[in-house]
Amino acid sequence: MAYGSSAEEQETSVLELARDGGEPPHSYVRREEDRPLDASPPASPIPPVDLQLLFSSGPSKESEMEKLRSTLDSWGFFQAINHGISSSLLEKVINVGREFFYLSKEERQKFSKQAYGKDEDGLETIPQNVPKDRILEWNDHLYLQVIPEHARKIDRWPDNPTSFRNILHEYSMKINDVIHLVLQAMANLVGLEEDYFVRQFGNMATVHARFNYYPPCSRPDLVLGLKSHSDGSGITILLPDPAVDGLEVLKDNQWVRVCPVRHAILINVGDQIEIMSNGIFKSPVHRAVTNSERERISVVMFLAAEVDKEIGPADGLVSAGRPRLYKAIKVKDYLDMFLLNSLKGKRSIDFVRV
Ligand SMILES: O=C(O)CCC(=O)C(=O)O
Ligand SMILES: [Fe+2]
Repeated sequence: MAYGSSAEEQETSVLELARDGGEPPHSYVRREEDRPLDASPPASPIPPVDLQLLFSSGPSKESEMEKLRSTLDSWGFFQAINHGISSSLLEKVINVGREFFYLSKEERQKFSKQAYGKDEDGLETIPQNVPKDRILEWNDHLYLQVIPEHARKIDRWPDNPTSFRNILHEYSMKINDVIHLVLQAMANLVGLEEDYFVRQFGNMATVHARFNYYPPCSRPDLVLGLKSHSDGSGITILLPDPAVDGLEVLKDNQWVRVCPVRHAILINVGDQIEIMSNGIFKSPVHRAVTNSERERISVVMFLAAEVDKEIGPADGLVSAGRPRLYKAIKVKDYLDMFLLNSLKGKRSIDFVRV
């Protein structure tokens, strides 16, 4: 079935396109070289890392730290277990996200960011003001700042389902604790003072939540839920759909499907930590694929440093043997550049290399 003009498409969310069930419109079809592979890439387990053990003592701590080091080295991702967030809260977060996308179009559109500026919070269905030749992604998403608390635009947070705001608040607070632990563990790994990264991100570090909703697609071989990218964040905490896989990581130049452990949360290095660590931690390239049968949800939290701060490689990680790999840059400038480069399918980290 054919879809209307691009003007009509601009008013239709991916969710509604999917309900029509036809072939995806031309504007979603990827170039041949970017399409998902026919054969499923090998599913490979990313080792789970026990967050509490990282802060214990003795040999179990050492071996867990070693596991974190080698997992980040080979994947840029790890799966955190024993993270202190109850499985019932994790389920609630996924469920309220799903229920929001199940609302009627009119209800959902109340939280649309369309009426606001480009980096305002809210629901994004079809991106506005994008170049005509840009290939679109098979997702609708809701983007909300959650930290610092006083910066929240609470009127953009859905009040339907009624528990949405409370659950997102509770989850954000828990994620903030996890972020601190992970930043401390990563500083320990590279021999920096334990609070080095926490201080670099600053008291006014931000966290944004992104609820990704990927409807089923009749031609998953032609589209991507999210195209290949690395995150412009410091670190990213990804809560995957417990029932449907779809995240792929580019590992040794091959796309590998990630199969999450139940109730684990996935954590990945973002560009800002790659810069601060002078490239010891690498921000992995990843994407999301769709499937023809089932919808998929993910709830992602992006930590970023205070916007007015300048970030650059830690002095302690620059030496004669390990020269400075990245220029210093203001966080705000990095994030602005990130938005523009993402539209062009380019990686921003490539623009700050020395
Ligand atoms: O849905 C996923 O698994 C990936 C999400 C992601 O990479 C993102 O939102 O940046
Ligand atoms: Fe991502």
